[in-house]
Amino acid sequence: MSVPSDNPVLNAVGLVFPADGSVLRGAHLAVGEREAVAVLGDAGSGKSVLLALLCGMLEPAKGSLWASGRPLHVLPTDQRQTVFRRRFGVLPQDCRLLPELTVAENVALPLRLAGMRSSQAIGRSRVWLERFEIEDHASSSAADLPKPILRRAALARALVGDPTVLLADEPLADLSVPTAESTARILRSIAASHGTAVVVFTREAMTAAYFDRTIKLADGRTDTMAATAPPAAVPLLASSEQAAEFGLPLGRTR
Ligand SMILES: Nc1ncnc2c1ncn2[C@@H]1O[C@H](COP(=O)(O)OP(=O)(O)OP(=O)(O)O)[C@@H](O)[C@H]1O
Repeated sequence: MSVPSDNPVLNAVGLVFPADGSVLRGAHLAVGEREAVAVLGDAGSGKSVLLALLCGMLEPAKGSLWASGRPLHVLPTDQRQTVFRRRFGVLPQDCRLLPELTVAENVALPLRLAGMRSSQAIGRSRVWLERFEIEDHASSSAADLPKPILRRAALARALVGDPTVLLADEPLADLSVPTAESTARILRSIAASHGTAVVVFTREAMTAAYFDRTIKLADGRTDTMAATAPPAAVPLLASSEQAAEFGLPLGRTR
């Protein structure tokens, strides 16, 4: 069982899926504000299923799910889906973008769907593209993007709505070592600066090692490994424009 956070932003207790427990037979996960954790499991261990249960794409046969102390499992489906839509950002493994839109338009899409006007949504989208160091691709067509750009654009899209929880399936796959390191640093800084709980799902121990704590998934259950060394000081927002955009101070470190 994962080490429970004192005040978990996301708390999953005893998740079973499907009813016979053949994929998950008791998954627990508690992630606190400002934490960036990794769920580490072999191929086929159930990471994508766990991610789907945590963001409401699948329903558990048993278990409960809490967000900031609020029991989501007792809410009617429509209310629960509203919470997921407003408070959760998801990076799916396939990272698909809409090929008929530009990269910036794709990243802005969650804001447009929430009713924000185009210029403001694109402005916010560009801030996130800068954050992930792919602003040069803002006006490119999203069709046929190289995988490393696609993955970071999909991360920007998952974060543009300022979610309380980010669930990211293999966010560092296909990235070179320096880009993986900088992307991991950005994800940790987002946890620290925005209070977003970051949960990364990976089969790579090297990827898990970038984050604060590793939760091992095997045999349908979760278990916590020794906490990884705390990451070095993480610079937060790169510019005063970015800080102003989010109403945050500059230069704080974890
Ligand atoms: N909706 C579903 N209903 C029932 N079983 C499922 C469902 N989705 C996936 N599975 C099964 O759950 C098991 C775990 O799959 P999952 O994709 O979660 O593994 P994973 O750990 O994400 O693997 P990988 O690292 O290869 O992505 C597989 O046997 C898969 O067939």
